[in-house]
Amino acid sequence: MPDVRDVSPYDALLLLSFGGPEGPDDVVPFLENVTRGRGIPKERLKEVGQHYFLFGGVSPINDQNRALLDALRKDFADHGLDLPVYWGNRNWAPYLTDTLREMVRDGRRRVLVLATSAYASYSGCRQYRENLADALATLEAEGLELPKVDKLRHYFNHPGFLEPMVDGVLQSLAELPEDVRDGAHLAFSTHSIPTASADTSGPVEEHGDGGAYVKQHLDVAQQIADAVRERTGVNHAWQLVYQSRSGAPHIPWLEPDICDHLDERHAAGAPAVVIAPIGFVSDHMEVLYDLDTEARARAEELGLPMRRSATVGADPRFAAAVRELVVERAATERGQDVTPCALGALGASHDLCPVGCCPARAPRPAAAGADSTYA
Ligand SMILES: CC1=C(CCC(=O)O)c2cc3nc(cc4[nH]c(cc5[nH]c(cc1n2)c(C)c5CCC(=O)O)c(CCC(=O)O)c4C)C(CCC(=O)O)=C3C
Ligand SMILES: [Fe+2]
Repeated sequence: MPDVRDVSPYDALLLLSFGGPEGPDDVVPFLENVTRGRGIPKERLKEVGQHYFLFGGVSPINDQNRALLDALRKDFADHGLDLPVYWGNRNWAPYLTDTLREMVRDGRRRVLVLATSAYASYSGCRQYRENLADALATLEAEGLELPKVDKLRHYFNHPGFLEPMVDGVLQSLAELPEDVRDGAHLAFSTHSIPTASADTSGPVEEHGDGGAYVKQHLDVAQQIADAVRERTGVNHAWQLVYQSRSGAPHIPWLEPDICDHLDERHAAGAPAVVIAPIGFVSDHMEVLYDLDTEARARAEELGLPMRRSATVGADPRFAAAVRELVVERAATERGQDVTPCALGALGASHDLCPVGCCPARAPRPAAAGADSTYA
């Protein structure tokens, strides 16, 4: 067991997130940032803009990240960890490049990155690494001395990520009317991605066969369903489903969609559904709109009792998990023997993304991986 306070060689943690608009004027420029060069139909963009406008142009993601920052700083202070925590985003202020520049100016030399995405995939992992490479390139061009940047491994199967979600599902079940509770179906929901991306997610050995993205989600769903059965004595039927599809209709994305799934479950006689958004670390717009607004409306239309369970957010158990991941990785970097903490069937994910992990359609430089152009 590594020293539980020693974070050397690291001198900073960077919370790296997606970013989101903070008011109506931010929505269109935010969407332009997100979709630059990604070939998303105009119709879809207009529609997604409406989702944001429905909530005053404010994404919940920034406040969620502020709460997570507070939780991390509190947990680190309570446990004697001397590690400053910074925050930067891919698509909105505070921008990653600005934060990284501030970190360099503060003298940070070894940066560990926590991305607010728990699973493998191009969108959830490599794209963040590409943005890190872009930020480093900008700082290099400004003549700054570059820090070494590492990224924490995928944490989907860490107990501090799973346990809050188990509690969330139990809570949602408890809120359902008693006569439909035991028959409730569990719909574990995550972001749909193109099947071509899903098939090449994770290390090359895992490509094909659905890839790491689907496998990791199935592992999480299974573990939550098992834990719920242990706690309630009821074996709830469950399925992994998808939401928030974008892209052109002729390109295959992971299915079934959550709303089609509600139709199908209703037709099959399910008396109630709990939707557990396991693909999201906190309440993103996808949770507020696609689940709490759209899927809820569908369930109401069907007369199907439905609850949406909580995301992990700033749960203190998640903050503690991040501390454990940091301490573990620091010990590994110091050359110590570490047994990484992970539950479920898949084991702990790799620390360093190997070459060919979650490839992009068009190859671009990516930091914090075996194929990184930065030391
Ligand atoms: C796997 C995945 C995650 C989870 C991992 C992670 O968290 O990173 C995620 C997160 C998020 N996605 C977000 C927002 C958007 N994603 C879009 C588009 C896309 N997402 C994709 C995938 C994912 N996305 C994909 C394959 C596309 C198609 C375009 C492309 O190939 O890149 C678009 C464009 C419009 C649309 O078509 O929806 C928007 C506005 C927000 C912010 C929400 C908020 O404001 O709270 C968050 C957290
Ligand atoms: Fe997205």
